[in-house]
Amino acid sequence: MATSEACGSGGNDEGCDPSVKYYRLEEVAKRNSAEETWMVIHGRVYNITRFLSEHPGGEEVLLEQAGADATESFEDVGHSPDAREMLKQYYIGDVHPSDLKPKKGGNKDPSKSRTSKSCWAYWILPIVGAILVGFLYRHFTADNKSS
Ligand code: HEM
Repeated sequence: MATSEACGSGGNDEGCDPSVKYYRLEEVAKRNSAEETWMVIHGRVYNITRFLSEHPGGEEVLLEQAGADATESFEDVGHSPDAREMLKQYYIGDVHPSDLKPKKGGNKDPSKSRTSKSCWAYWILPIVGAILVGFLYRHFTADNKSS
């Protein structure tokens, strides 16, 4: 019965809105029949059970996407602004941020900065080395001149 979750329970409070219900993708996936049809579009969860028979594009296409993320199919059709407006009446909540995270590429940034750090190391080491060699060279040539 408990289908929605508090956002914080996923261990990630980032972008959480206490007034929004969050659903895990596994919960959405269970609603994949004509008796109960949920789908995700742009990270939002819609209960479209009562819309199935009203859909101008037919019931079949909706059932094919039932319980899944239908963002791509929805966009591929090029739905009108009216169709987008209709979505609001079936909105029941958002996908839990923990389920969205890998898609957003949240893990990419740290690895990016790690890569750029190692780039710096590649730059700095040869420069410091060259400066040291220069000093040593001057030191030895100065010694030779004085003796
Ligand atoms: C709950 C989400 C959806 C709503 C509210 C919705 C609404 C509509 C509406 C109002 C139309 C009439 C044309 C327009 O105004 O754009 C339409 C057509 C159509 N929809 Fe959806 N739709 C939804 C999801 C989907 C999905 C997931 C598919 C995936 C395949 C789909 C496929 C189609 C097709 C094939 C047409 C017919 C287009 C045509 O004949 O030109 N729809 N839909």
